[in-house]
Amino acid sequence: MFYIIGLGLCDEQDVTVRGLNAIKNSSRVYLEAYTSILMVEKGRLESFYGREIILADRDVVETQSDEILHNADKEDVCLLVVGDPFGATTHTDIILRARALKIPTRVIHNASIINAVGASGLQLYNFGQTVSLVFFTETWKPDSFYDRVKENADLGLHTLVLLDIKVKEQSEENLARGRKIYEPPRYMSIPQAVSQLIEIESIRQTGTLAPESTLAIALSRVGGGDDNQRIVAGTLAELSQQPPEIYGQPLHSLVIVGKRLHHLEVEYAEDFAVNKEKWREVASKVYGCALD
Ligand SMILES: C[S@@+](CC[C@H](N)C(=O)[O-])C[C@H]1O[C@@H](n2cnc3c(N)ncnc32)[C@H](O)[C@@H]1O
Repeated sequence: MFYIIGLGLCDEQDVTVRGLNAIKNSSRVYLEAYTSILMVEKGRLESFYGREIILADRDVVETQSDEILHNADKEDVCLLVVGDPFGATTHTDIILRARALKIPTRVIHNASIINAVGASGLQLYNFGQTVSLVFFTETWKPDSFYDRVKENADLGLHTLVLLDIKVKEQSEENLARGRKIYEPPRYMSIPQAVSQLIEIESIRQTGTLAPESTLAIALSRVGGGDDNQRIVAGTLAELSQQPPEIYGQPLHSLVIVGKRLHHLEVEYAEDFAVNKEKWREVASKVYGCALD
């Protein structure tokens, strides 16, 4: 059997009982290590799961899946995915390849950033399309995602913005020379994400986002518990002005708040606001939310 198992969002203890049993019974355990990360080292997972873990980068999962699927029709093999296997990034390709090889498959689900974003107080029903924001370079600023931000905003819906992660990157020189030397991992920060969004708005001039009057919520290490998880709410301008330590270590996500905002959402998230008065003022005057 080929298992694909969601690990949840925080550390080794977030695995489900069903997932843990499948891991313990597997002869090989791969960890997909490029679309998301857990907040703990691989060694901690290995001692908790009682299995050696093989790190599987994008190349292995996407182009060399034969190695992962080898013998999976005769023994149990599993691929671990941080969050849920179908959360944001879908791992349907490898399942389709397993099916084509007549290997039985099973998915074991877990929490995903896609639903844990409810920790902000914003209601999942009021979210539109999720978008991913990639690091801009001097010459490459892909902005097609912004159409979806605008579509959501036009419908009054919130947008979950997932921030770029770069792991196992090679410099152009090392790539050209075929040297397997990798750059340190990079994780997009909240101020960087806000600045890229504002940059696109200033180029496109759609009126979708305004630094002083668009509300947003930054979420850091969701699922990490009270001492680790961090949620910060404010206008885009306020979020971009916070010092980096406010957000702390990765992973980070950002929600752009839509205009169809319920007063309970405002009241719940007020607790996370950089400036509570300003939060309520913008929610009431700009978003038209009826507050007490
Ligand atoms: C491509 S998604 C992978 C989603 C994963 N499979 C899941 O179901 O959660 C990775 C992005 O989700 C966001 N993310 C994932 N876990 C997070 C967490 N615990 N707290 C905040 N953001 C998170 C970050 O923006 C990160 O770059």
